Amino acid sequence: MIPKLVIANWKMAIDRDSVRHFRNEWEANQAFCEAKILVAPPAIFLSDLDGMAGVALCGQDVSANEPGAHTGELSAQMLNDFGCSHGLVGHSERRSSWSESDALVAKKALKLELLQICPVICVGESKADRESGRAEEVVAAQVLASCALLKSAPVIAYEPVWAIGSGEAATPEIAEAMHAAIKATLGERFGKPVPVLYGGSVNERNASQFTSCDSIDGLLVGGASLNARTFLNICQSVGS
Ligand SMILES: O=C(CO)COP(=O)(O)O
Repeated sequence: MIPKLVIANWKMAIDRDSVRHFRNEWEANQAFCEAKILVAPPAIFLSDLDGMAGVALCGQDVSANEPGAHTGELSAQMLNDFGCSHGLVGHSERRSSWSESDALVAKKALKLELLQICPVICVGESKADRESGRAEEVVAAQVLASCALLKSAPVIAYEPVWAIGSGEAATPEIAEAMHAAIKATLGERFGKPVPVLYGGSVNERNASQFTSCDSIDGLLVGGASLNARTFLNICQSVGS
């Protein structure tokens, strides 16, 4: 059985002292857990977590450009240099703040794939989509367009936009239905099932409700991952 995957997305919500505190707390309390664990720090702190016990590194975004004169961008080669095994692309905060199209997300995912970094493609519907009954249609279109250039299976992270940072997580029933729809949309395109994570107001109280569902292959955690003990509790609830 493939271990469930749990990713900590620290966004731009942490400073160097907090990274060091997290690392000390994590390594002092890290106990066995069944999940595969990734941490996605702001790029500037990737080196602070190099070799941290029990976790692998994940990028938060990547440039669709080749290395060169692109000020402020982060190339797939740089993530590779830091040993990132995965990279987030298409997070809703980037789709909205930077008007990232599915076509741009697809190009970013390909940049990662070409360096054997597994793309974690973020998709999710707005409150308006959900209330108008279009959630599955909107997310299916995002999935197909964002995966259009890939030859190998990515990871998909289903994060309903209305659940991110709101404290209002989707119900496990909604998450299961969307995960099943995403897997049906991709079918046998990559020759094997694509892991689908849930994200959106995950915390140590609700985590196991999601990971106990067969169609939910792990979690993408924002705010609750900034504290080492909370995040460790979430990781240890997986598979239980
Ligand atoms: O955006 C998210 C993870 O990528 C979810 O954030 P929260 O867990 O803070 O809702």
